[in-house]
Amino acid sequence: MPTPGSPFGRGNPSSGGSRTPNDRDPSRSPLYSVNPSADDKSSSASRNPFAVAVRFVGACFAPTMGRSTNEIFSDGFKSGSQTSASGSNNGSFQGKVRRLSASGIYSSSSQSEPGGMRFTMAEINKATKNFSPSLKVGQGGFGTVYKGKLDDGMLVAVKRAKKSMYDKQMGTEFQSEVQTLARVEHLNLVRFLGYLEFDNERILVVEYVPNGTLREHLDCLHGDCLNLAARLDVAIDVAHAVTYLHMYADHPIIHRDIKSSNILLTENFRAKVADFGFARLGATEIDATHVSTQVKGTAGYLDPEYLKTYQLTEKSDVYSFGVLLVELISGRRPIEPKRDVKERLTPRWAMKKFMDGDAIQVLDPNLPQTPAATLALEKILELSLQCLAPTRQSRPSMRMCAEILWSIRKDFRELWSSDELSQTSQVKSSLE
Ligand SMILES: Nc1ncnc2c1ncn2[C@@H]1O[C@H](COP(=O)(O)OP(=O)(O)OP(=O)(O)O)[C@@H](O)[C@H]1O
Repeated sequence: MPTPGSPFGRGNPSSGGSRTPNDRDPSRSPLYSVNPSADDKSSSASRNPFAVAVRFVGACFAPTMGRSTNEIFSDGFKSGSQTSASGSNNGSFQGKVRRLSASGIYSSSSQSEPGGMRFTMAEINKATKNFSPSLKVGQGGFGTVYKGKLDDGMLVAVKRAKKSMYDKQMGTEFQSEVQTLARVEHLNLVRFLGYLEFDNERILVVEYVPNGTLREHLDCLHGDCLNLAARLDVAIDVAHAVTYLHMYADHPIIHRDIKSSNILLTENFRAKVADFGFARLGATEIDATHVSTQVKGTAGYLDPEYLKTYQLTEKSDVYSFGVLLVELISGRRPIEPKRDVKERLTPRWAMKKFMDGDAIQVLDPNLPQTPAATLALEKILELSLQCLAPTRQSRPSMRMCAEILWSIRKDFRELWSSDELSQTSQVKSSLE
């Protein structure tokens, strides 16, 4: 049983952690939870006219590795059926995904699915107390985010598009987000609940994730900083979510904006990947290996090959994930303009240190330098190096990243336990 301050708890060992493996929310068990109907041609997503409109006849991103998807993603936990939001207090989401009619007005799923609901402007106004500033939880490129409470007590995040975005571009962005969100469902993705187009309002309703962004936690804005075990869990959660997107049944979905401020944490410090505003369908035409598109994403996380060629593949997400891994282990932002010129581009600096055999310099000063941490650090940097390869062919798949991270986490836990044992026996013998 981990002691307070174990790497399995939150916070530095010295400051006392609060989370243990046994704290895992049982609802997390199926780490790879696909809506059973999501891949079914007769599913709600398929009946969604927006989803149908963008459905392509195309090549599947077929798993190429030996193990089955369920096997790969069971992660040692019992696989199960539909899950609710891990660690969030949103109540149950089961069966509550809303459908859109061809006119963009909700048609309730309540006739066919128990628990299905219908959003109206009145409901949204009530849920957010008329968009009360006291319920504002954030502001992003899309607009303002409010915390809302539906009549049944479910907490939701209401994303209200800024008025300046009611142009054609905004329409495209909005439709893109809706189309993508409506189709995907995974424990480590922020769940889409519905949307509303009413007069000049464009509103998305998504699962409320209560514990802030990963970036805030790396900045220690919520109390203790995340310890290394929690960071490894986050990395694995993100890898699962993005693998799910890349292996999505009909076509790969490329997130395009993987970054620490798009990763939200639950009360149990598990990660949910948010913000599909930039997501685009991946390559879908037979023989297609990439899609050409406008450059989108966030500085510091952008794949240089995508910047050069405008060709987007899943490997652009892998690159961004490599940047995220460096951020997780160093605590630094991808770009740190105030630092010495050699340290401004964090991934470049970290890779140089790693190649020079000086990886320890990269470890976040908020993390204790234990043998277990040092080993995990080196392995994480090695994986980052692969993800950050200049050419996409040399980068691993996101699925491979998840597998490597499992093994890093396993080794970390084992070594940490033996560190703990030897420290305990040293303390004992010094007391004797
Ligand atoms: N589902 C959610 N649950 C709880 N808080 C959320 C949720 N979605 C967003 N937020 C909060 O609102 C903030 C803004 O989110 P939003 O997705 O609009 O923009 P962003 O990702 O921060 O920026 P950008 O749009 O430039 O990518 C987030 O940083 C987070 O604090």
